[in-house]
Amino acid sequence: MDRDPFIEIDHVTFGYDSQRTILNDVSLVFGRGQVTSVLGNSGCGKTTLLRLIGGVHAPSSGRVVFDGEVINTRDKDQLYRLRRRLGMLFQFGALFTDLTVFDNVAFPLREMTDLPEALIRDIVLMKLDAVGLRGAAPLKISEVSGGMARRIALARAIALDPELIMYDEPFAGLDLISMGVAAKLIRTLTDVTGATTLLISHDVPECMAISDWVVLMAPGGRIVAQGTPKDLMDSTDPEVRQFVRGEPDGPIKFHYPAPPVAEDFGLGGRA
Ligand SMILES: Nc1ncnc2c1ncn2[C@@H]1O[C@H](COP(=O)(O)OP(=O)(O)OP(=O)(O)O)[C@@H](O)[C@H]1O
Repeated sequence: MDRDPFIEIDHVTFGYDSQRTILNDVSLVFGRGQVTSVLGNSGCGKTTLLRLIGGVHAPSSGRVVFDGEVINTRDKDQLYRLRRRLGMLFQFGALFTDLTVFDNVAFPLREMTDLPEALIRDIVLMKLDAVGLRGAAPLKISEVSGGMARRIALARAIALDPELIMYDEPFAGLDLISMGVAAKLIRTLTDVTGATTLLISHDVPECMAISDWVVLMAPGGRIVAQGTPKDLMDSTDPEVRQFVRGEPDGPIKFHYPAPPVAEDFGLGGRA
């Protein structure tokens, strides 16, 4: 598959402290205008990867390249410029509960632009329409459901027409129908806006359904496999099969490494 790089992770190593490396020599490409999902068990470093792309942290070695520009976290002007091109939707994307749906979506436009209010109104209604919630504009956030809140956060994330949209667990806590709606919406918005979309999630079927490219990550940022959803679904590698099919037994262990049970419960000397 043709993949024109929009984001490049080039031999990136990173740890929050010197004791523990979270990402170890990771190299990945996120294709322009594509939906790429990064799947992997809890704690393997997916959110950390998004933070590096957002310029929140700097890698200890390697480069993060944003549309051809190496991100330098010490260059505040560059970060400001690049972040304006980025829409980020965090897990349970925090909305202002005392504001209306309309004002939540208008917030980034009012903060970041000098657009006249009449134009802001049109943009907000257009974005709300894109997520199917134009009619909910006057409601307070406290009056909407969890699934609706997620779509409102999405409308807010696309308010400034970002070229890159990053979603951190967009399906967490949604029922199956809302999950399907959210997944389809992510795909549609990517196609309509041409934005590059990066998604991290545990929900394998949703990611498989809407992604152009899927990356399977393991602790340390080890890339177990990557490819089209079909490549991964057809894989005969036991680790990939276990993950994409949700099989309980396989190379990925259920238990976090621990001392033997007998040792932890003080049963060692009784035999
Ligand atoms: N700010 C931080 N300071 C120190 N350690 C952190 C920090 N944020 C995350 N970590 C650690 O880094 C590791 C990777 O975390 P990260 O959130 O990137 O994983 P993840 O794959 O996104 O997990 P999940 O799917 O559970 O969200 C974890 O062991 C976590 O405890």
